[in-house]
Amino acid sequence: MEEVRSSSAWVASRSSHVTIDSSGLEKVVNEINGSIPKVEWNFEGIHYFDNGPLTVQYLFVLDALNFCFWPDKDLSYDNLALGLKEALEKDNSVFDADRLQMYTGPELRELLKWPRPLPLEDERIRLLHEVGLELEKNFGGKAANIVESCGKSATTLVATIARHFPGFRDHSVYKGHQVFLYKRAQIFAADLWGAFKGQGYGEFNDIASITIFADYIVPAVLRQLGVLRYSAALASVIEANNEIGSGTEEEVELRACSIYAVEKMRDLITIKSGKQVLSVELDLWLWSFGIQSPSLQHHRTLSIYY
Ligand SMILES: Nc1nc2c(c(CN[C@H]3C=C[C@H](O)[C@@H]3O)cn2[C@@H]2O[C@H](COP(=O)(O)O)[C@@H](O)[C@H]2O)c(=O)[nH]1
Repeated sequence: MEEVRSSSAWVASRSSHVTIDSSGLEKVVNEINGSIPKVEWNFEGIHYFDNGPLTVQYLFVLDALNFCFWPDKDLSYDNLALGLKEALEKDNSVFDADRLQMYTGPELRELLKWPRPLPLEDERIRLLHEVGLELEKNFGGKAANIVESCGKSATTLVATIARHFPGFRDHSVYKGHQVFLYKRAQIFAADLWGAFKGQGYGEFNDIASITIFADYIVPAVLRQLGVLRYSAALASVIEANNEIGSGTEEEVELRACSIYAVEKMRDLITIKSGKQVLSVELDLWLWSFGIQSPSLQHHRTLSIYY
């Protein structure tokens, strides 16, 4: 994930709407004091798990749809994870590649027991079809075969997914430069690692290469912790709940500076404590903290990537 790291650093060194406060960052690192508060993957108890390939299929479908919940104030990631879990428990063929290619909006809603159209529902359906078709064409219908083809490398997994599934190509152009963020592809690798506890389908020799997953929760948490600072103009857009366009400088800075700030935190933790920590662990701690703070105001961008 060198390109995620280096392109985020490039943005952070030129950003104006979002800046990293190094003393705020150092303060957080001092408070952590070498040990990140431990958060269990699936601390919410909402994910399907059977220790086999069907779990991989479930996680891939989940992460294909893991974006943009905020336009419906009652909808959250939990509704998606739990809804897909219950659908799979009722019928273990719901995520077969041929069926993924057939879903309609109302059918997806019914699967999730969601009473009204989902945000970006047409895009969600298009992405489900894309996943089904490409799985069928190149991976024998099984997401587990993608993972098996990657030789226990999370980096290879992210690159393979980005190559085969256009919907996962989470990138932007900032001041003329291509910036790679790969939120959903990276979170899929992290979800496998978390669910399978680093074994079997979750064994990756390079899990340390994954960065955080630049969504709309982590930047807001980093700001609350005093690690990120926003310009007055950006702060007022977010406080007024106004939308920020996808691909704008503001949006790219929010995401890329979050990645870069957490990489800096990670380096500083190692320097101060001698301990190696993973961005995945930092992410889960920051994210779980964020979703448990209902007053946290986050930026609003209509996006299929996060
Ligand atoms: N950085 C980061 N972002 C994450 C997740 C997860 C879920 N990960 C699961 C894996 C293990 C745990 O047990 C979690 O259950 C979702 N999101 C993002 O949050 C937003 C949803 O917010 P809200 O609308 O409030 O539900 C949306 O952009 C979604 O894509 C994460 O882990 N890290």
